Parts: sequence; C-alpha cells; structure tokens
Amino acid sequence: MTTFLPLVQQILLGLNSQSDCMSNISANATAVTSGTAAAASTTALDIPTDFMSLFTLLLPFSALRDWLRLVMVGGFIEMCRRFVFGGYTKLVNSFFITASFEEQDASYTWMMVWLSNQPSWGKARDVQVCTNSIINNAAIMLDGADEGTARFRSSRKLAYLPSLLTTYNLWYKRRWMTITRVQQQTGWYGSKEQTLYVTIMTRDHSILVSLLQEARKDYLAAQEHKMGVYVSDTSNNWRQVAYRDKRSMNSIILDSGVKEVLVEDAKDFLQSKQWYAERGIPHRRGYLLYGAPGSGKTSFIHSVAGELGLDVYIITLSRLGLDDSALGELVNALPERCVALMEDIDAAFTTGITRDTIAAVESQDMNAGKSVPGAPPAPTTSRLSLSGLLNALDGVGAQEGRILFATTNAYAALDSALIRPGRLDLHIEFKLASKFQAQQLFTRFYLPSQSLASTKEDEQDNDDDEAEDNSVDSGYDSAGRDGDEKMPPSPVESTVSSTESAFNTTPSEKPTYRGTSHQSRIPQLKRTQIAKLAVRFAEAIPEREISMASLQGYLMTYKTRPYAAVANVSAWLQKERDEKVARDAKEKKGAVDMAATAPPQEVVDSGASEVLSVKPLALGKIETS
Ligand SMILES: Nc1ncnc2c1ncn2[C@@H]1O[C@H](COP(=O)(O)OP(=O)(O)OP(=O)(O)O)[C@@H](O)[C@H]1O
Repeated sequence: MTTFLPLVQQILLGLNSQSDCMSNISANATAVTSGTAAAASTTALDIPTDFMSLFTLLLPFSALRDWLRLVMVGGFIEMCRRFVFGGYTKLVNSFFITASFEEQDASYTWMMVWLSNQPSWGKARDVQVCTNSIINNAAIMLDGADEGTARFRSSRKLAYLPSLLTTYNLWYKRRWMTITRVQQQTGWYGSKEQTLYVTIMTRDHSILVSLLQEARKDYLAAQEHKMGVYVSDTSNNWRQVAYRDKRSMNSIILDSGVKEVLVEDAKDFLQSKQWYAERGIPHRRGYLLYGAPGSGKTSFIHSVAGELGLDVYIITLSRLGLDDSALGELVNALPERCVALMEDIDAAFTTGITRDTIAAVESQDMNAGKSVPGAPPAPTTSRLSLSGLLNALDGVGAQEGRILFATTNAYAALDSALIRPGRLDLHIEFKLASKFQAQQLFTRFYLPSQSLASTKEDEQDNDDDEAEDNSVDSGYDSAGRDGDEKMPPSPVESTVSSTESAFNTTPSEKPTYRGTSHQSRIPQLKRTQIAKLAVRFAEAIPEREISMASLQGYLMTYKTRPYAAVANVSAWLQKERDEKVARDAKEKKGAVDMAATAPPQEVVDSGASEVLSVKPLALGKIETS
C-alpha cells in the first residue's frame, strides 16, 4: 500500500499539470479567436486509448518504474522458488509410492485389519477410540480379554482407529511408511467419506503389492469364522453393515438331500469358471428359494454363504430411490465372488399387497385356473421395472462369478422371464415343517452344546433308558417341582448371592436354593432320552402345518424343559389353530367390508391371469418334500 501511494500521487499531479497547461492554452486561444466554444472543445485532454500510449504516459514516473522492477524481481524469485520446491517434491516423491484406500472399498477394511496386526500400531500415542462394531473387527481391540464379563452385559467393544489428519510412521519390510486418514465431505446430505493414505519409501511396486496381499490375507484369516454383510447406501455404494459369525449348516434342518444338492451345485459352479468361459456361457448362477414364511430360506442362504466363504450383499429392491439404473450400477459393482441376496423378490413389483393376500390370490388362482377380482394391482409406484431387474441380472454389465439368491413367498406371482434358467437356475421349495424336521429340531434344541458339534452317539447313552419315561424336567425334579410347568423358565432365584456361591463354596458343597434356579433346571439328558422325546414331539406335530420358525418359537418357551415341551405341545397346537381360524375370519371380514365399499370393478381379463398363473416347473426345480 505504501508503495502505491506515492505512485498514485505522482500520476494525479502529472495529470493535473497537464490539464492546467491545456486550460491555459485553451484560454489563450479563446482570447485570440474571440472565444468560440467549438474551438475549446476540440482541444480536449489527450487521454491514452491504447496500452502503448498509456505505458508511454506512465513511464516517466519514477515510482512506477521502481514498482515494475519490484514486480519483475519478485516474480522471478517466486518462479525460482516454485521451480526448486517443485523439483524437490518430485525428486522426493520419486522415492515414495502412495496408495489411497476409500472407505467404501473393501481394501480399506483389509488395511484396517492389517494395521491391527502391527505391534507398533498398538503403541500409537494419538488414536481415535471407536465402538463401531464393524470397524471393531478391523482395528485394534482393547477388550478382547474381557469376553467373560461381556457375556452377561450389553457391551460394545472398543477399538483404536488412526486419528484423522495425524500421520503415523511405521516400518514395512524395512521400508519407512506413513499412514494418514483424512475425512472429506462428499456433498450428499452432509455425508462424509474417509480415505486412508499409505506412503511407502520405495521405488519398488512389488512392496505395495506384497502389502496389499498381506492385508487381504490377514482379512481373510480374520474372516475365517465370520462373514461380511453388505447393503447399499443412499449414494448407491456398497457398505459393510455387519460382520457375522458363520451359521453352521447343521443348524438348518431341511428334508434330506436338499442342502447337499444346493451346496454341491454352488461349489461346482465356483470351480467351473474355465468351463463356462470355454463354452461362452456367462459365469453366473441364480437360486430361487420359495415357499412358506419362516421355513428357513434366509437362514439357509446365510449358512451357504458361510460354507462357501463368501460375503453376502443384500439388494433391497424396495430401497428408497432404487431405480433401474441404480440397480444396474449396484449389480455391476458386486465383487467377483460373492453371494447377492434379493429377499422377497415379488414385493418389488406388487405394492400395497401383503404376503397373505398374495398367497390367497395364488390359491384362488390355482384352483380356478384364471384370475379373479381382487388380484394384486399391477406395479404402480415402484421406480424399478421388471425389465430393469432382468437387465441387471444378466445384462452385459452383470458381474461374472456371482451367486444370486432370491427368495419369495409367492412363487406363482413371479414372471416367467425372471425365473427362467440363466437368471434363476435352481428353484427350491421350502415347505412347512415335516415330522422329520420337527424331530430334528427338537433333538438339536435340547442336545448339550458340546454334543452339537459331534456326530457320534454318546456311548454312555444306553444305560439309563429305563428312567426316561418317568423323568420330568430336572428343574422341577429339584426345587421347582411344584412350579407351573406351563410357565417359561424364570431367572435365577436364590438366597445365595453370586459372590457367595463363587467364593465361599467348596466343590463338594452345593449352594442351597429356596426358589427355583434356572441353573438347576438345565436338563442333563442323554442322547437316547432326547431322541425318544423328539419322537413323541414329532408325533404330535401335524405334517406341513406349522412353520419351523413357529416350532422354534414354541421350544424357546421351554428352553430348559423338554418334558414340558412334549407334554404341552398338543395344547399349544390347538391354540395356534384357534388363533389362525380367528385371524382368517377377521381377514375375510375385512375383505368383504372392503369389497362392499369399493366401486364396481371389472373382472380382470386373461392378460392378468397370465401373470398369476402357476408357472411350469423350470429346469432344476427341487421340492423339499
Ligand atoms: N429349516 C429350518 N431349520 C432351522 N431353523 C429354522 C428353519 N426354518 C426356520 N428356522 C428358524 O426360524 C427363524 C426364521 O427363519 P428364516 O428367516 O430363515 O425364514 P424365512 O423362510 O426366510 O422366512 P421369511 O420368508 O418370512 O423371510 C430363524 O431363527 C431360523 O433359525
């Protein structure tokens, strides 16, 4: 500012003197020529109109010259500075390799797992502490040894994360390495994305490759008993939302052969990439699991994914904002080997209709062979079209190597194009529980945990068959004998405090209880006893009338009382039937009331009946019966 002031002053002074001079000349000329106004106006101030004349006008001012010199010298110095620093940065960078890991990409989690395995990272002095359960599995765990206390309390595990904007120094294969985590606003609903930058001092790319391989290996090792569950967010990116323990295949009880067929088929598919490529067949496989609600479709899919060691990507067709192109993008972004899961695939195109009404329409349709009034409305508000879904499943961009599982409770309502081989190759029906399933469920439910893993018969089982028929649940055999057997198990009621029982009793002494203890109720049954009870339980269960989920729910109320479970099952079944009759009557009445208030409706023509008609069984269809 101080540089400019003298310059401005000089320019103003110069202009004033020029203008004074001009006025004098003008005044003289006026006097000589008797002062015509026209003459005065023609001799106006000579204002420069181009750059050169402006430059010539300004050049005589010394301050301006100094200023120009300053600008040139300053510019030159700045140019040199940039050149030197730019060259230096380039030189330094040429000795480093930098990799960035976006939060929504799986590699970010790999790096977190890898970090958690680095001893030096555990000693970091500036960390972000986090209780997010997903990251917990991928960062330093603080309370891993605290499992015992966590069992009885709602507990969140603690983990260290690299602090934002802090640079950490580590050594990898004797190379210096820095790690920085930054967070940026993405602009969508204020959402933020995190990026991890890893810089390694090396010119050798194989070091980075080996780091990535190591990180992936660590991740897979950590995942051995776990399974990642991903869903798409509003920005249409896949996000890991859960990290679940794998569900054992043995815990799913289906009619014999069903599990084996599907698992063998899926394993064979994963190993046949070359076979598909040689024959020009897209390397994709689709399974449709259909049938009664609560028959184990979802549980089975999770179990299969665990068995195959694949993550599950849940595609929610009814997600807000999901249209054809978004679905296409999502499917294209699936990793090569994964399980994609579309639950209730029928619901994406039938709005305002419940499962029961679909089932009712199905049964009506199957009986009559044609459509009836009250058929489900045509797709209306969904932004997803059937053709969009079909394209996503097998369009050119559809990911190779993925296994698709779709579930539905309304098989007959599905379009034949959707369920044709190539899109959904194998159709498996899940029915209501058979006697066989009920028996297996009972057995698994009451077997002690250690026996669940073993397939061998307990060798000591044979000796106490006699006592079995006269037995009652052990809880009632002791203190709680007089208790109400229909009541679900109650929590521990003891006059002995937990501390007392833990520290003041010797192994020979047993704590004395006044009430009934949950602990004392746990039945100590042999396999043969359980097997006999299971047979009696299954005898009471009608074939294909109750879902496995309902049976499981019933057994849960008799968690530690197998004898009571068997004794009360008939009463429970009767209650279930009565409730169902009441529900059906209520629904029927609702439907009649609706029909009475609705405007007259035309009978749907054969076009609609095509959609609802029962489809011929596609190739590879399996029924669990
Ligand atoms: N065949 C089965 N074997 C073992 N458990 C089962 C079986 N079927 C259902 N269950 C139990 O019932 C519950 C519900 O099962 P699941 O959600 O898998 O049923 P679904 O067929 O997917 O139901 P929906 O069609 O309503 O989604 C789960 O807790 C599961 O453990």
